[in-house]
Amino acid sequence: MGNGKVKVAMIGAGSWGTALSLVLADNGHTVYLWGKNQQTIDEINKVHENKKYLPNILLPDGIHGTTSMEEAVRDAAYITLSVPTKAMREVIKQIIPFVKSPITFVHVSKGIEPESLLRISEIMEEEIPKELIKSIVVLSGPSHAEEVSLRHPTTVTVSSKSMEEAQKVQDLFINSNFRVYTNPDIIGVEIGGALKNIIAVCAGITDGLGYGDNAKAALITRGLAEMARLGTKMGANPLTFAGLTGIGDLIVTCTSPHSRNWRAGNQLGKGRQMEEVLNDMGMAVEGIRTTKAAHQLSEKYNVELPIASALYNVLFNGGDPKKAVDSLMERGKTSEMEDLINILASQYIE
Ligand SMILES: NC(=O)C1=CN([C@@H]2O[C@H](COP(=O)(O)OP(=O)(O)OC[C@H]3O[C@@H](n4cnc5c(N)ncnc54)[C@H](O)[C@@H]3O)[C@@H](O)[C@H]2O)C=CC1
Ligand SMILES: O=C(CO)COP(=O)(O)O
Repeated sequence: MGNGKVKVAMIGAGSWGTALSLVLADNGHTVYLWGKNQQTIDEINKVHENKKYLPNILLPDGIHGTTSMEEAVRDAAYITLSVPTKAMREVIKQIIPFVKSPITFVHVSKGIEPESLLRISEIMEEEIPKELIKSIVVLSGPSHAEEVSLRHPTTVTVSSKSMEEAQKVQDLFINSNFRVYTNPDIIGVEIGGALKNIIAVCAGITDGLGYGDNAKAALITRGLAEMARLGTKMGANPLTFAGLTGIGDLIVTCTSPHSRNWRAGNQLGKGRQMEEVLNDMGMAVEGIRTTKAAHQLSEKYNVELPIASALYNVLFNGGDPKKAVDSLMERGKTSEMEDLINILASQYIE
């Protein structure tokens, strides 16, 4: 291919995999976009559109849809995973037979697995044989696929245990519409991206209840404290939560009707049942499973997560959304400054 242009396998032809393929193709790379749905792949190849997941966006010629994992992965310089967290293990198992030498795997998904309580890069380390991993890089940040595909200004962050590989992935994706930063704190980057979805569901609920801006600002601010409280216990740098993958992604997800997490919450706040809402959505709503994981993590690390706990009660114990908000407002008094100082200090205690 030459000129630094490479073949990239994008595994997952949903909205995010398709939008990121567009970014890579704009940068001159050749993208093999793998999906399991033949109709979606045919549409990508014949009319250059992903009608189900990213309608009305003309996809560049550099994107080739395929349902063949072998074709996608063969001779690729990078393998990027863009499937929901719950599909990660199953999809990696389909990739491995076609990987012949060590390669850098990138993931762009946002979740924590319930029960194992693993971050996505940890799931990848479990599922991919060590000898096939050159490195694992995560790309995360405030980036709705709908706006990325319109080439609107967007900023994201890449992180990895190998900053050299993170910088190569930065170079792969960066362009004048899509600015990519690096951050060495992979724990914080992955945890921020996963936990913000919980708060976004809650923001949708308060909007659905008609509570407006004060409630949303409260959720964003105290949600961030909650994310950082748990994240630092899990080994994250508290400063990461002040960056794109923390407050940045929290803002974009809590305030935008593009967000599937916000939209799902909004319907719950309007009184609809979860099953029905998720069926209608037909797209990944990562915050639901991540709420279960957060509930388990709060017990494991003995960390108080009032907002996530209130949502857990609504989602999994049939709790009433309005009563959940009341219960948060009626909690015992606490000091904001003490909480923030404890978060900053927690990485130095233990
Ligand atoms: N949509 C967005 O704007 C952004 C999404 N993300 C993250 O990217 C990840 C993927 O999300 P989206 O693309 O938005 O989801 P989506 O719901 O639009 O698409 C999911 C894709 O994964 C495929 N898939 C699901 N289960 C599968 C399985 N078992 N085997 C093979 N393929 C399977 C679906 O067929 C679909 O193509 C999520 O973790 C999400 O949080 C991150 C940033 C932005
Ligand atoms: O992560 C996202 C934006 O950064 C997309 O959020 P949703 O999954 O809620 O649509």
